[in-house]
Amino acid sequence: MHFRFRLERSQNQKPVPGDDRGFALDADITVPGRGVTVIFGASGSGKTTLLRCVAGLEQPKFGYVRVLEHIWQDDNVSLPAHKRAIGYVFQESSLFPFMSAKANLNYAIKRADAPFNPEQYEHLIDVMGIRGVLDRLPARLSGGERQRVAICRALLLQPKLLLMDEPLASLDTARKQDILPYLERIKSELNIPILYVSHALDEVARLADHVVFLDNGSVIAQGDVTDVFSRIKLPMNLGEGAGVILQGIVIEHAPEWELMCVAIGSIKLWLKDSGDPLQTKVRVRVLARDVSIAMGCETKSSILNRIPAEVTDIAVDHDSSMVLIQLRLTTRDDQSFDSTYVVSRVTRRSAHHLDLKKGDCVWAQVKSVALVH
Ligand SMILES: Nc1ncnc2c1ncn2[C@@H]1O[C@H](COP(=O)(O)OP(=O)(O)OP(=O)(O)O)[C@@H](O)[C@H]1O
Repeated sequence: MHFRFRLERSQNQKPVPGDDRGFALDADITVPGRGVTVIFGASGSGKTTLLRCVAGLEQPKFGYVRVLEHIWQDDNVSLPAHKRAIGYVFQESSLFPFMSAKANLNYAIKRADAPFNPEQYEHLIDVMGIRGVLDRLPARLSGGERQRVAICRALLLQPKLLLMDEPLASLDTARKQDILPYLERIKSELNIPILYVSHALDEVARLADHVVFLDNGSVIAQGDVTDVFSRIKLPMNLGEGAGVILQGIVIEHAPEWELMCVAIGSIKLWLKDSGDPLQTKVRVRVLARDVSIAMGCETKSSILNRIPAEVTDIAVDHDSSMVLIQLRLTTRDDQSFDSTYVVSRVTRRSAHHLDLKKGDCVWAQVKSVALVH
């Protein structure tokens, strides 16, 4: 998929009186037409504006939209919003309040371009886990249920692309955790690309296959989630959230220690046992603050994961007392370099003390690995 937009908002269009900054969106984004692409950025960076451009709800000065093989906008054509095959899910569910959940779904079925597919309907209701609430009015649904019905409604339009604008923002932490597995099921069971706006790193870690970082209307990084989070010179301050997101498979359980081993390529990481069976695909997040560096591995240590690594890059953090160090992990067996990276965040003083330089061979000590999927 390819999106390119240039849009300018003058000062007098600002919705907030007294806010005298203009806003310009200048974005050129190419992402695969599958999986979840998370548009990540601070408040006001232009995430919603970008989605609205894709949906045809904004009139940019320049716009190009290609979704799979369909051109929705270029120099010659600009399909109106209702002709773009999208499903749109907003922060607050936009269900019709006077209609039951089921009637809301039926409304989408009538509006869909493609013929009604009863099997798909039943499947979607199961995927979203809403069979038991279909007769209720939206006011009698929980926030999470309302959003699940809204997502189901968007999917019943049989869109080519699903746009989700912070769909969990109005839910509390517990409800968010309830709904995330449903989003994962959409991802794994339905073959539909999703553009997902978020400013929450935990959602990115859990859902994103690709990420686009927006800052003040500009794209400052884009690409595969593992690749982008292993970069240490991002102009965006991720603070305590800096760290990598890795994908691996469960290869061993150590029940006596309640631990399991996850293989990421040829790298093995031990973490708390989640009970997932062998060969399950999992995602793990290794935060930079949980990775320290040692020059040798002679001394005994409480650290579970100590992996030989090469220093591949060093950058001063946004907090200038700290540095970020990119480490390429090597396998224990043959010491050959693997393409798995982690990031370590240590004080500038420690880096100076260890005299760290690019190319140094060190030990990455990973104190904690979190399972996110
Ligand atoms: N309807 C509008 N008219 C004029 N300016 C707008 C309008 N909506 C948003 N803006 C401005 O455009 C800029 C980008 O806003 P946008 O809503 O796209 O950001 P965002 O990244 O989605 O923010 P948030 O995370 O807070 O929702 C901001 O400066 C905002 O004030």
